[in-house]
Amino acid sequence: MLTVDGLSAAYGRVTALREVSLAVRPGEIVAMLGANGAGKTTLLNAISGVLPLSGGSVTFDGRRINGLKPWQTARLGLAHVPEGREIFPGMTVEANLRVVDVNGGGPEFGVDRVLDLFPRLKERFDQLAGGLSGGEQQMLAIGRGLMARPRLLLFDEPSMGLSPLLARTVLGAIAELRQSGIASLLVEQNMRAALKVADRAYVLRVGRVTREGSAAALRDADDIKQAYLGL
Ligand SMILES: Nc1ncnc2c1ncn2[C@@H]1O[C@H](COP(=O)(O)OP(=O)(O)OP(=O)(O)O)[C@@H](O)[C@H]1O
Repeated sequence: MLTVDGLSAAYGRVTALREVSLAVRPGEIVAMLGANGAGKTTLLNAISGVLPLSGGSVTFDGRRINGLKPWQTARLGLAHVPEGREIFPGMTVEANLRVVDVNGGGPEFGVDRVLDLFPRLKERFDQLAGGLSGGEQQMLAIGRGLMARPRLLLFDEPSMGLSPLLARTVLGAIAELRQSGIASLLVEQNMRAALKVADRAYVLRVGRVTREGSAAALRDADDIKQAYLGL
């Protein structure tokens, strides 16, 4: 459903991504793994239209989407849950969810379903989003993404800054979404956690894809274990 082909992106004269290619098939969770500064955020921004490409193409359901703006890709069913979470701190949890007025054509995701997925948000429903803990804000950001009825979700480091328990809750919720037929591209520094929920994964190193395979194969690969999993 998503095909990225030879994508390059730059900040001025500094190239951040070099000819990155990847695919996400319907209903799949694909992880893009890489250290700090590898280019993961840049990749998601280039796919969702936040950042222009300097080369290559992005195709979503057979349609070329590079050059479209983020609000246009959202309408096509591509929701981006950014690293900074970008919730509205001065609005309640409820208002943050209800303000979303996009239909990406994916499964219907009303407020009730978001609260079923993240019961913690039910307890905070009338509170200002700015007062939520980091984990709760992450849940809210994901909930907002879901309200746009996406068919593909782009997650930027959803486990970042969370306790191991909350990180498991959030990644577990992402795994649950697969059952609704929603595909995910999951950018993570936390390889161990990401490889538990992903079907397939790629490794990004200094702007290039250096490895790809099934999550199970990457988990068992000696080079990955040594370089990234600390085994
Ligand atoms: N606005 C910017 N201007 C210039 N260079 C940038 C900018 N944003 C990112 N970069 C550079 O592009 C490269 C990729 O950054 P990016 O944020 O995509 O990496 P990342 O893998 O998401 O890392 P992190 O985990 O720290 O978010 C880095 O070398 C970074 O310094």
